[in-house]
Amino acid sequence: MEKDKYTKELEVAVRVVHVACDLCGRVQERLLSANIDHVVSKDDDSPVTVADLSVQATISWLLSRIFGGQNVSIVAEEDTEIISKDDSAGLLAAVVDTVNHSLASAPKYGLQRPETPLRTAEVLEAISHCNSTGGPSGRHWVLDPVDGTLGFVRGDQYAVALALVEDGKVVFGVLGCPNYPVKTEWLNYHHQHDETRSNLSSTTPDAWGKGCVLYARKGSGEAWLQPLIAGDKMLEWPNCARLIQVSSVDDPALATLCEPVERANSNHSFTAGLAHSVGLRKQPLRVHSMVKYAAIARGDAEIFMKFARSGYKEKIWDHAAGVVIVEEAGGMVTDAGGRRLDFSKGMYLEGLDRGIIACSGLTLHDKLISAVYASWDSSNL
Ligand SMILES: Nc1ncnc2c1ncn2[C@@H]1O[C@H](COP(=O)(O)OS(=O)(=O)O)[C@@H](OP(=O)(O)O)[C@H]1O
Ligand SMILES: [Mg+2]
Repeated sequence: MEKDKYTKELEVAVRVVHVACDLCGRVQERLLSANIDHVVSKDDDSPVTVADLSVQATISWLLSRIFGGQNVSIVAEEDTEIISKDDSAGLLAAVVDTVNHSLASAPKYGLQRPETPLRTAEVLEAISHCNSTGGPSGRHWVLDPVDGTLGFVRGDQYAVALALVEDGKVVFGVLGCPNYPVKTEWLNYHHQHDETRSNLSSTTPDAWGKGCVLYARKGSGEAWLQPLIAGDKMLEWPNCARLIQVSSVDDPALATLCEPVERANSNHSFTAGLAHSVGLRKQPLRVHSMVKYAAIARGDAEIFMKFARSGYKEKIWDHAAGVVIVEEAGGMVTDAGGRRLDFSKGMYLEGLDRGIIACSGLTLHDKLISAVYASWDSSNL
């Protein structure tokens, strides 16, 4: 790969993810402190908030402004259906307000703000511009505006995930993790309390640090972490970025497994069986969102497994950014058959074999793949 390819795209992606993290932090604080709802259920019963829609509109608008709307194809999680309903006027107004507030702060992140605030129709257009379905050719931005919305509304972990896919391959990924501190004490805290942290407002910001943005370019062999910026500071590129690497632990007895919080999203008893059979002894760490990929890339955990119920189709925006960051930090991510994930088939990870296994290294990965083969037939999955 040419060394300078995607340099501008990556820098812009990191900057817009910083904008989005700031937006999410403000909305989450409001949500927790004032108990403002504006959390609605989509048809599949998953929650959507002002933050999901506002981040999608903001990132879509910024990318279109910078690269030209006709050049920007975006595959993203949200659409305008939920805010086009008659009883959603309050939600829509809150989204327009949040987007404009956020875009007004774009210069702090080295980006241009609009000359005048966006009108409602422009915000709706920015959201629905993200209606691409991706595919095997061309350049597609892949966005999960708030991944782990459940974690977000619980005051817990969530991520803003943006990746660029070209001709079916992820060429870089950016993961904003606003509640995942730059230092790793958070994991110890989590173990001590054994339960997901339930209310951010009950902890001081100092105790948690400020969150971070991770990014990696495919083939570079490097994955980077930047702190979020605090207060009135400007985002100076590359903002004290430091290299991160996966853990060197390959003894299963010392390894930590990360998995989804909700058993509806991943079969906990199956993954517990796999973990036990390869010799894992530590309590699994249950974390919302792609912060699980961040934990592997940073060396805070060694294994991430997700085995969704049969029939559930994984979406590319839930994995694209995390996979490239883990791989460039030295780890590996495959399906349960040991094959790399395929981002070339549209919005779903078509052909995914049973589940996803991300590891810090080959030894643990081989053991888990063998364990899947040994136990699948009796798993009832
Ligand atoms: N039934 C089912 N099975 C598997 N996966 C599902 C399912 N339903 C939803 N999703 C997708 O999972 C995303 C959340 O994954 P998490 O790992 O964060 O789950 S958890 O909250 O920790 O349980 C979640 O992402 P967000 O919608 O962005 O939060 C969904 O894309
Ligand atoms: Mg998601």
